[in-house]
Amino acid sequence: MGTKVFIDGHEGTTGLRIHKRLQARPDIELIGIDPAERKKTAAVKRCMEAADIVFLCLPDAAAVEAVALADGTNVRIIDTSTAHRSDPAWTYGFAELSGQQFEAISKTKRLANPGCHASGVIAAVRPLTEAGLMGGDYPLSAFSLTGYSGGGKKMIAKYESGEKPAELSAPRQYGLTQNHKHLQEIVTVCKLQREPVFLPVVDDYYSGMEVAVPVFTHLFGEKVGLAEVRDVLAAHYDGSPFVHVHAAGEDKGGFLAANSLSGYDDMDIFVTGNDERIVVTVLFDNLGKGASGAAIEYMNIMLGLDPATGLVLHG
Ligand SMILES: NC(=O)C1=CN([C@@H]2O[C@H](COP(=O)(O)OP(=O)(O)OC[C@H]3O[C@@H](n4cnc5c(N)ncnc54)[C@H](OP(=O)(O)O)[C@@H]3O)[C@@H](O)[C@H]2O)C=CC1
Ligand SMILES: CC(=O)N[C@@H](CCC(=O)OP(=O)(O)O)C(=O)O
Repeated sequence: MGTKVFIDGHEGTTGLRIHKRLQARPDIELIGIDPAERKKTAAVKRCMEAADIVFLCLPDAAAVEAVALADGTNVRIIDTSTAHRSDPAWTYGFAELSGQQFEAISKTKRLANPGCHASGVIAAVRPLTEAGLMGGDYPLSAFSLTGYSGGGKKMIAKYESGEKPAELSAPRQYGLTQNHKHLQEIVTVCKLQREPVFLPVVDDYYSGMEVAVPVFTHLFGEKVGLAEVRDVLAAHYDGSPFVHVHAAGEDKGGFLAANSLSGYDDMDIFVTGNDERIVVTVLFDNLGKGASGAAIEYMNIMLGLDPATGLVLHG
């Protein structure tokens, strides 16, 4: 008998990708819900009670309500929303942080999946703070490009409508008040003393992210250059099936494209620049390692399986 999985919000962008990846797996039994009942408390509760694992692919408020329905059950919840990422009662995803994090994910019943932009910043920064190169007081900034599927069904509909206004054909900066919802998890997980300056940009392509973190090496605690920074990142992710740190010159003829991992569940890191000024660039899919792919990776870890089971990796 397979693991019983219920995807609450399976008709949304994140839920659909999880469904697509899981429906092909003989070890997983997907619990269906009548489309007319999918927002009805009693029906959702019944599905949760029948499940071993529940993915929440809902807006924040709906995710909080859904968690309350699981009270008194033994179900394990993976929440893709922002609602529980800073809740100490929940385990934060991103298994690649450390062996300890992997272990915590394997045991938890309440897992908060990382935010898509946050996944890129954390992948670039956390190994540098952990190695003592970047102090907690480092004046961090990050630039993050995302495809429009990052905004869910409503944003997809706007970008794909025949009457698209002209500005949707250009990159659009947002988060203009410096209050983006991913800042808190970035500060906590990267062990920073203050929030970074964060520049998210949504552009006219379906999916894929390019998170670029500028680094001044003269602000580091010790004298290091480009090669050492790359070595720290490469050592941190050594052996990971999901995070690949590229060697010098492995970019595409001097370009890095934000949609290059669209459709894949893993992540590429490039370290470019010179010994004084470096950019750590992280490429992945907002629906892959930024959401649905990561959520399935953590389910696999919970089930004691190879973390890459059923996922699509390019590297
Ligand atoms: N898109 C992305 O790249 C990423 C998304 N996320 C997170 O994933 C979650 C889902 O986002 P996304 O898939 O993009 O959003 P979508 O808007 O595409 O999908 C959300 C789905 O939830 C459904 N829904 C809303 N309220 C309820 C409810 N009370 N009960 C049951 N279903 C409900 C919606 O129904 P209806 O179809 O009727 O609108 C919709 O199908 C969000 O919390 C988001 O922050 C995280 C990382 C990346
Ligand atoms: C283009 C766009 O709007 N993207 C969303 C990020 C996707 C998302 O819903 O964020 P979580 O990863 O926190 O769930 C945003 O920046 O708010």
